[in-house]
Amino acid sequence: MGEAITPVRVKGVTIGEGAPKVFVPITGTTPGALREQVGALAGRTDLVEWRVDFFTTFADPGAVVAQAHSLAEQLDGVPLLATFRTAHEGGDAPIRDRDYADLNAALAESGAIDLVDVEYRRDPAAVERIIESAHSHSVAVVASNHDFDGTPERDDLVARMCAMQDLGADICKIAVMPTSTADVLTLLDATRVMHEEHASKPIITMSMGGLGVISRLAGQVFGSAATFGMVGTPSAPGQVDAAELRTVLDLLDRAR
Ligand SMILES: O=C1C[C@@](O)(C(=O)O)C[C@@H](O)[C@@H]1O
Repeated sequence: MGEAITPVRVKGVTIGEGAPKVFVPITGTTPGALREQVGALAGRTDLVEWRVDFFTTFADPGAVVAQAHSLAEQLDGVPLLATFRTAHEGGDAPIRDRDYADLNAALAESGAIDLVDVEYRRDPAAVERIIESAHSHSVAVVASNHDFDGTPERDDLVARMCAMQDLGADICKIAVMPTSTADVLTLLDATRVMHEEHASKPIITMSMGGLGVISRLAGQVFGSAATFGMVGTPSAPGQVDAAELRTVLDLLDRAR
């Protein structure tokens, strides 16, 4: 068996302990659209993920930090994860390593966010700088990796999560695309092996698309500590409605 998992506590929400937590992504391109999306959440999520790559003025760190503060104020205690998903890993916009580091460090230092997503395969200096800024400002690091084209072998998936953990991640997240039901099982088995044999930090895993929906519903059984659901607009293929997701998560949690 692996070590004990160190849960992540943000504003009263604990990831890595108890029932799995739900993140709902918001993808608005303007302050007005984001305000509307947050308004529609109405208690239907544990945490919110702001997908900064969709924000039209993401190139201006001042505008991004101001927007983060206004989201935090509107969210009124619901924890906020800031994610710039780069085009390289299936996101909406390309960004240079230097700008990626500057933007995420500014967010981590802003006092407005609780968690920051770091694509662990970006430039090592950028990754190190973001993790350092986050940890010196009590912001939890969600290291991530995405494969929108396929599902790597089980041991490769496990090795990626171990690498995230070694880099200092507080949470390790991996999202892959299945082309067969065997791929979905590969992702779930990697989740199991990581959770049972290697993890000292909570992990979040998902197999995307329609075939992978089962992993978003039942990931907890294999060791995934959280999942992503949608309110209105999905940020990745296969996300299901957050309220329906919650019903299934609770059902499975009660059965354990
Ligand atoms: O990493 C993830 C997971 C995700 O890709 C999903 O498949 O639900 C959605 C993204 O917004 C998030 O950053």
